[in-house]
Amino acid sequence: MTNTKRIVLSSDHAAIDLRLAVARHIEAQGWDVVDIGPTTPESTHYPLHGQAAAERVASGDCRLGIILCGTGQGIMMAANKVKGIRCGVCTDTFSARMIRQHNDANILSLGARVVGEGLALDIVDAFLTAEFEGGRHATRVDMIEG
Ligand SMILES: O=C(CO)[C@H](O)[C@H](O)COP(=O)(O)O
Repeated sequence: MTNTKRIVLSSDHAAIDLRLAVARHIEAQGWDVVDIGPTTPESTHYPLHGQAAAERVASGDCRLGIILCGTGQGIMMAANKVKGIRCGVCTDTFSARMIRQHNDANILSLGARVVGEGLALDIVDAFLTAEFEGGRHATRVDMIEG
């Protein structure tokens, strides 16, 4: 069974500092963080990192994920190509809560060139404390999965 507090983090070069800040923030809350990098600031390719994180979630190794790039958009697109992944980019806390409650999102994507650290950590908290509501929303999520 997946450790319910095990979460994967990844980013491209544009979001390393914010990824490390997210890791510190959620480790302090007791999350078991699997940070798959990268660790050096050289330019890299966000699809590789989005896919790698998505596979950790899809396989059941991690229950949730947080991925980051400059806008959060490209790495989100890559993650959503992996079967079973529902990933949304959030720039506000309402959306972060709703993608858990209504969409059962299993990965949150953040844009380090879009949101500052304070807002990003609030978005992370909203995502991690919300629960999927099921019911009519489960019917719709099933339709996404096909
Ligand atoms: O946001 C991103 C993808 O959606 C990337 O972080 C961004 O495209 C990287 O740009 P650059 O190579 O100019 O640092």
